[in-house]
Amino acid sequence: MAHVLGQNQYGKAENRIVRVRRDSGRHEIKDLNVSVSLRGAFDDVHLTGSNANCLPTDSTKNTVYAFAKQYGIESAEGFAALLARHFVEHTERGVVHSARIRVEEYGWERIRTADRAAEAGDSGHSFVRSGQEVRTTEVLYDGDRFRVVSGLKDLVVMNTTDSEFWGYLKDRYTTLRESYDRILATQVTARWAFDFHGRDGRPQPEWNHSYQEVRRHLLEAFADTYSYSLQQTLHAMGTRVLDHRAEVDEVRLELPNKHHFLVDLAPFGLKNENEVYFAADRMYGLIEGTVHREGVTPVIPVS
Ligand SMILES: O=c1[nH]c(=O)c2[nH]c(=O)[nH]c2[nH]1
Repeated sequence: MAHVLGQNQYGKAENRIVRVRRDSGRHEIKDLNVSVSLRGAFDDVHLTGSNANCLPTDSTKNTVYAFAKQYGIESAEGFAALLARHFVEHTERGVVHSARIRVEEYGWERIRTADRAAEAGDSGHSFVRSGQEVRTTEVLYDGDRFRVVSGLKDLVVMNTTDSEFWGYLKDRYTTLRESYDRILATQVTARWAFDFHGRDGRPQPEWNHSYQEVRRHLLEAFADTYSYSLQQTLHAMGTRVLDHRAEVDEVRLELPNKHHFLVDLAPFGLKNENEVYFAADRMYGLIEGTVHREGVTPVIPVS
């Protein structure tokens, strides 16, 4: 029986790149992990051993670094779009039909020191990695349209009250006690899709501002929602983003329920009044869902 070559893509993954802007004494840095995937006329490469249509992954890596020098990195999304367009439009004989660029971005803040506060307020060239979270984006360009899905991961949040969970289905295996005041903690993975295709003449969104605002709305919704389940909180977070950010069409959230179990202190003659918890790192409930505008077909893949 014949076998068929199915979907395939290739490119250099995880190009780690730090770009320093030294225009003034106040340096700016971007710290990225860029992965390139090319899709196109690569059947012969797989089937016959001919590499005539194969742009080496090494060249794709070099392009990432050269573009960082030539064009700078204003935003993860803008940089990814530039690369995607280049591979599709400028690879010889049009062998690349579409390009997918994934970027992870790691944040840095300036270090403030007492010495430097006297001069400029903070340091022009000393940085500390900020937070734990990672900014993400994925740009897909097919020669006609862009599809941009941005996001974040590893954003860890906790509410120490305003969370209940009760009234659920109970079967013969249910042992969970109903809770009227519990800790709600999660490690947010969020992705959001933009209403931007690059072909109706609209300028690209202000990616960095958009990111900061989406992040803010996710956090504010988490904090402001009196929660009866993590599912309800998920919906509130997605809705809050869509309500405030017109450029976003769809939000997908993956929220592990980082369980905090009250420790039984009775054996020690102590009463635990919601003060001492065991923070379990696994197993965890995993709550996932998409919130999107009516009439919009969701594009963020469910993994
Ligand atoms: O917010 C929650 N949603 C659930 O579906 C669930 N299931 C569970 O055991 N605890 C919780 N908490």
